[in-house]
Amino acid sequence: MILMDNVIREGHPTLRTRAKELTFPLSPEDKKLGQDLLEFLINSQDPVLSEKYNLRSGIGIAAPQINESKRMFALHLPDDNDNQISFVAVNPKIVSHSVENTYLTNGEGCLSVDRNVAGYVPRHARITVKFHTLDGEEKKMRLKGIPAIAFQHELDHLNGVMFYDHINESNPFADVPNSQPIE
Ligand SMILES: Cc1nc(NNC(=O)[C@H](CC2CCCC2)CN(O)CO)c(F)c(N2CCN3CCOC[C@@H]3C2)n1
Ligand code: NI
Repeated sequence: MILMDNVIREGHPTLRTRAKELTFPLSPEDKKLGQDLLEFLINSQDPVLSEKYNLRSGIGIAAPQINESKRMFALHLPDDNDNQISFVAVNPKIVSHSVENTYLTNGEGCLSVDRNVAGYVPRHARITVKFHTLDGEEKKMRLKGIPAIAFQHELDHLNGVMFYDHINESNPFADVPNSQPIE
């Protein structure tokens, strides 16, 4: 199982590296990698297991964060209608996005960042995404709200981008144009 000791922290070069596309069929190792990423999120959201294994709670985690520079991440969170979103995305892409932006009013954090970095992180409010499942099936879905933000945060990790790269340096809480904030 993935533990916090397996999570690399800012300063590690892999976090600033563009991760490589995967080819199908996935090797057994890469399939297990995806399953391990999703298992980490589920464990991290379990009060007993997160306490027992000292896990920071997560709704997303990307393979580069455990030093696997591959285009794969997992999301596990309730959506706006309290339906559970839970998947592993392989070779994910944003195929289109809204003009409107959004941001979390409390800012963002990251399992690979052991400090608070304050400020609004502008994100697309709604995105249409494509990815493959671990079994090689192509999926296309529309996301909004926190799931949309999380997808963009994880996709950034595959491109060597950290959330604070998006924060306005001169005024971290500057108004985000054309945006609906999320409390
Ligand atoms: C918003 C939030 N971020 C949590 N952590 N940070 C993360 O997931 C980082 C990724 C998120 C940062 C902003 C968007 C994506 C990890 N990142 O570094 C991966 O690249 C949470 F844990 C959390 N929730 C709310 C939902 N709750 C359901 C029940 O279980 C507890 C859980 C807690 N919400
Ligand atoms: Ni992160």
